[in-house]
Amino acid sequence: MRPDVETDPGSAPLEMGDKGMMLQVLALHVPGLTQILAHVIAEVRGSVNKDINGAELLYSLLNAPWLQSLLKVESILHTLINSELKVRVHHLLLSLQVYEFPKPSNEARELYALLSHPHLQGATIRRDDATGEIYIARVIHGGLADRSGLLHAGDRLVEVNGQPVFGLEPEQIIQILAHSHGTLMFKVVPITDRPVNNQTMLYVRAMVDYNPHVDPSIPCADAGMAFRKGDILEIVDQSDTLWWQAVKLPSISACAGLIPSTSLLKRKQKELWWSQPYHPYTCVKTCEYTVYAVIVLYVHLLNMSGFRRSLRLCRQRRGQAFGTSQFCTLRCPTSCYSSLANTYEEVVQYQHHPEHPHRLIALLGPSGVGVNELRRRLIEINPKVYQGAVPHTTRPPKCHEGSGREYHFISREQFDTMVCNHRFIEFGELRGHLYGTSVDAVKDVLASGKICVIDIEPYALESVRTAELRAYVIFIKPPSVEQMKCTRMNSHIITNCYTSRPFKDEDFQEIEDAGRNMEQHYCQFFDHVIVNDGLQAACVQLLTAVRRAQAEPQWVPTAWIRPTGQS
Ligand SMILES: Nc1ncnc2c1ncn2[C@@H]1O[C@H](COP(=O)(O)OP(=O)(O)OP(=O)(O)O)[C@@H](O)[C@H]1O
Repeated sequence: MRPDVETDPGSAPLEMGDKGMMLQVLALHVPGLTQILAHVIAEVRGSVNKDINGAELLYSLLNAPWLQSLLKVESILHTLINSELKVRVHHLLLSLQVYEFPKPSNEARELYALLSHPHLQGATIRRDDATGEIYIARVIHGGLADRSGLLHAGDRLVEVNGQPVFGLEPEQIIQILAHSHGTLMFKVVPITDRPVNNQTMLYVRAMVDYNPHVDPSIPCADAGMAFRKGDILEIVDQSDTLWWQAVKLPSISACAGLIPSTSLLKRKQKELWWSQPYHPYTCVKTCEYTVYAVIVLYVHLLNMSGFRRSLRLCRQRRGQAFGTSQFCTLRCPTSCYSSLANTYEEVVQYQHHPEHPHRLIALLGPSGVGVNELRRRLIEINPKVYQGAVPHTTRPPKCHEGSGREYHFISREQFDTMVCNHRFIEFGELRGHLYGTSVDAVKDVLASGKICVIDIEPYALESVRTAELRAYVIFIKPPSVEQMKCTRMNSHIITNCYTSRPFKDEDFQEIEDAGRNMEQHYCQFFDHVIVNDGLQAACVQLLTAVRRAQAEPQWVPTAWIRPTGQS
């Protein structure tokens, strides 16, 4: 909080030019000095006029630029000292918050105290309130303390530089450390039963964002590690049920950071959920027949050259439905909703075996960004290697269409049965006919030894990220609106009325917004991102990514390789 006398020097009236500024700055620290100095200067100015000996010199001294500069420096220093104090008060408050939540079982308090100290980097201490003893709470994996091998969680700290620490507050121990120079001497009583670390390495993909600096429950924010959705984390220590230690991969630091454990993160999610205002929604596990009506499928016009028709949702309906629970109803009970509620997804490095079917390539992007254009071009490059999946439909075949070529033509009853058996990755209704891309159609392509390339809507992610299809998900990201205006000058957008027209500015804005939305909600599922700026360059990137997906090791869910129940 600022003192009452403080004024904003920048907004102060400068009737006296720079001298006015000088007086305002001084007023920050000493009330009334402004008036005194103004009075002195006025007096001196009067003396100058009266030609009193030395007055001119004094006047010029008081107005000298170096004096004003010094005053400014002093003012800045004063502000810095203030902010330093604020930081300390803030740290103290943070420390106090630690005592509130989560409440440690043994009423002990933990404070991250030693990380910043070069001699003991990477350890935290806690005070047992019942006994007043100070213990090493945890040793941060890969930190200096850990590498020294001298300190272990549970060791009792007796003295620091000959000063007994028994009964001291953690803050007081910080002060001892802060004021120590040179060699630091710790007297420690080692823990008798040192826990054996027999934990296996665990790798996870973060399904949520986490920022320790806005989490009041973390024992120490500075020891925490921030992560974003999709980051791969190596969990190096799970000995604490609430706070794990992890390293973000690829690792730039050997030192681990604290992250909430799965159970703690789930608890936080639940608390957050309960704190949200109630929104009645329709994500109930209704029979999937009832959801046909919510989707209108959009059959592409881009398959004139014999490519498989892709099923994209109608542009207008998609805008409304995206990110809402309507999508969730589609794939219940294995809807995207369950994945979104996850905290961490256990992953392993997977290298595609040449004798196994290829990984499915699933392209995802906002409508109009160019998902189908890229898919079409990729297949065109080498139709012997890349192929789409043949969709199913209940509409009657046209005279030039053959079953299993353009579509699998099936009855409505057959279609319904497939829906009930979860055989569709995506399905919907257009003008009274049902259309869908089935898992089997994808598997047929994969079984033929080709790489299957499909485009999907976000709700279908759950259906393709399976041990069966092992989808490699590529997000086709829109460039900026300005870039799209340049690159799409001669392109046409296909509307839901089977017509195409030149792009309008609002189309670009819509694509950009939808892309941002999609990325925000689903980026944790993206294996690769391609910005579709120049078509040629995007195509090359797609080709490279698709090859890399098959040829290089990738992080995939452990469940794909080691189904639940196996270890
Ligand atoms: N990088 C690009 N530069 C210029 N034109 C592009 C580019 N990418 C796509 N286009 C054009 O934009 C139009 C829309 O592309 P496309 O049909 O592939 O979109 P989409 O993402 O599949 O969306 P929808 O399914 O709604 O059609 C097409 O005319 C396509 O040729």
